Amino acid sequence: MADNSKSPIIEVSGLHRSFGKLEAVKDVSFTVGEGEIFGFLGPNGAGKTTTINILCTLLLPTSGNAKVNGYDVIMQTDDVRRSIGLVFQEPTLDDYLNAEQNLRFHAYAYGVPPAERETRIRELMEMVELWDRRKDQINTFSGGMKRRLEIARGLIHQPKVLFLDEPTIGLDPQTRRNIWDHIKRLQEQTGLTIFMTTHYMEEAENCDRIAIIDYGKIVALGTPEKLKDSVGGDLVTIKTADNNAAIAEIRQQFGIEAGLKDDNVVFSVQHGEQFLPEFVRQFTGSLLSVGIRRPTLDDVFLKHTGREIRAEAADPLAMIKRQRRIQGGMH
Ligand SMILES: Nc1ncnc2c1ncn2[C@@H]1O[C@H](COP(=O)(O)OP(=O)(O)OP(=O)(O)O)[C@@H](O)[C@H]1O
Repeated sequence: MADNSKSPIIEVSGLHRSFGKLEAVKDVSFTVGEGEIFGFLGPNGAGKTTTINILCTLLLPTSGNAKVNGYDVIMQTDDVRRSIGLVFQEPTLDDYLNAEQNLRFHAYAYGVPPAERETRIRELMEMVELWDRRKDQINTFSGGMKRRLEIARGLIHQPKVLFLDEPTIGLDPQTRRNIWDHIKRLQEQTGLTIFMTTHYMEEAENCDRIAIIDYGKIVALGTPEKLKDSVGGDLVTIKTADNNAAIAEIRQQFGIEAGLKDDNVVFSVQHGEQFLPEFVRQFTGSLLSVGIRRPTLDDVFLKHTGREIRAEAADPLAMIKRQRRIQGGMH
């Protein structure tokens, strides 16, 4: 967890970035405390990669400013780069080198002192459980192993902040959980600050705090628990013979505004487990089914944007567009 007594390790204020007429990032401001896992959550095209690229000095903002580890991302790029590790969405390992050589190459590039180089390579490879595979060529590695090695590589120069752009994209659920175990352990053992982007709601739950971003703007920011609490209690879903009559009765009897979703009546209440038995006793209409659940981050996204993130995350057109941009390189 973040140590609030220290000044933030990432400070972003009024950040804008346009590509021609398109405003990819609009007036984004936030801070990240040292040791935090901070997540940027949003659908494809929301502006997550653009923000991360600005913070990593790979892209200039159109306006606004940002500091990482106290250094300005426009004026002090070398200092920022020395302070950060970066794991991109797409693998950037050298397929023809073995695992250990990939790390060693990076250590040379970052000027890691020779006396420390081999110890660090071993420690990091042990941490991501790849020491036994150190002599194997990368093209024999699974997607999850490559991602773990990239995380180790991003840490070889002992950065203060590790940036992970969609660290588990394209991996199966079990491998995703495994990557998360490593990220959590890393935070616990080293106190490293981690800034990550994701469009997976269930992954964002692992972050200490998240910013939900949509169309370039932060629409909500807080701990996953606080954000879910802000939805307004537990979500009750009922099916009745006459939904409109049910909505009217719920308003009159309980003072609750219910709505219709997929032919169900839905409403939120505090302490749903206490409310529900009382509701079933008093309700005069005919109930066909009753369900209750705690809000999820999907509900938070829905509340703030009026849309669901899942459908968009899986939008094939958005995926194709993103792929084209990656292939086209960065500007
Ligand atoms: N180099 C570029 N040139 C033109 N438009 C761009 C460029 N990079 C990003 N964009 C546009 O800016 C918007 C934000 O893109 P960005 O990659 O930051 O989103 P994202 O949230 O990271 O989504 P994804 O995970 O799909 O990359 C999108 O509409 C995208 O098409």
